[in-house]
Amino acid sequence: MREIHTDEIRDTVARLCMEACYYLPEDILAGFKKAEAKEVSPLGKTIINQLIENAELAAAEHVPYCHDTGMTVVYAEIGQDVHIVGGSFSDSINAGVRKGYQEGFLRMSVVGDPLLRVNTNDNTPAVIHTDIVDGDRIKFTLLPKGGGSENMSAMKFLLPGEGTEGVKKFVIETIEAAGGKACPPVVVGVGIGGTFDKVTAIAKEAVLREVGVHHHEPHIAELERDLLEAINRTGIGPQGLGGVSTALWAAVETYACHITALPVAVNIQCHAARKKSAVL
Ligand SMILES: O=C(O)C[C@H](O)C(=O)O
Repeated sequence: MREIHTDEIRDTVARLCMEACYYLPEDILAGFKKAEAKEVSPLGKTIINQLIENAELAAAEHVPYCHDTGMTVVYAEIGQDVHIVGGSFSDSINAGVRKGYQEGFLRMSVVGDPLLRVNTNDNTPAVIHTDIVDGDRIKFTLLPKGGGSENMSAMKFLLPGEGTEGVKKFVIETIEAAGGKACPPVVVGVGIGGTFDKVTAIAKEAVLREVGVHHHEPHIAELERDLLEAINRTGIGPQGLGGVSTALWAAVETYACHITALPVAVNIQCHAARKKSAVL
C-alpha cells in the first residue's frame, strides 16, 4: 500500500486546472498547423492563424486560451494499492478545482442547481470519473469542458440494422446541426455501443485521444477516416464561416451492447480542446 495525501491531490488538481486552461496541448497545436496548411478558404486560414496566435499569447502570458474555462471533468485512474489519507477523495478534487480556478483567475462557469441557476463561484462541483486499475499510483486527466460545444453534442439509439452507415449519418447530422455554434475546428468524439450512460462516457473519452492516433481495430480506424473526411466535406469550416477545416480529428470508442441496441453518442469538443494529465 502506498499512501497519497488529499493535500497532494488538491494541489495537483489545482495545477492541472490552471495549466489546462493556459496551455493548449501539442497535438491540438499541430492539428491547427496541419489544418491551416490544407485550408482553402482565405478567411478560414486567417481564423486558424488567429487561433494559433491566441494559443501562443495565452501560453506566454499564463492566461486562459478561452474565456469559457469550462466545467471541470476529472478522470482518476486509481491504483488498487493506493491508500488515500487526509480526508475524502472527491472533496480533495473539488478543493483543487476551487483553488485552481480562484488562484488562476479562471472564469467560474458552474451553477449549483440547473434550474435555480446560482453560480457556485468556485467552479465546483467537478464531474469525477474513477476507475480502479493495477498499481500504486493515481493518474489524473483533467478536461475543462466548454459549454458551447457540449450543448451541441447528441446521443441516439439507432436500430442495429442501421449499422455503420447509420452511425455516419447521425454523426454528420449532429455536426451539421452544430454548425459554427460548436466553435470549429472541433475534435469529434464518437461512442458506439454500451448502454445509455456508457455510450456518452466513451464518446467523451474519445475526445481525449491524441489527435493523429487511430483506434487499434482496423474497421474502427477506417470509420474514423471516413468520418473526418465527411465532416470536413460539410463546408462548415473554421468558426462556421466556410472552409474544409471543420474538424481536426474524429475518434471513435466502442463497447459491447445489447442485441437489440445500437447506441451512438457524439461529443463535440471546440477548438479550445484542453486536456492535461499528471501521475501521483
Ligand atoms: O460559455 C461561454 O462563454 C460560451 C461558450 O463556450 C460558447 O461556446 O459560446
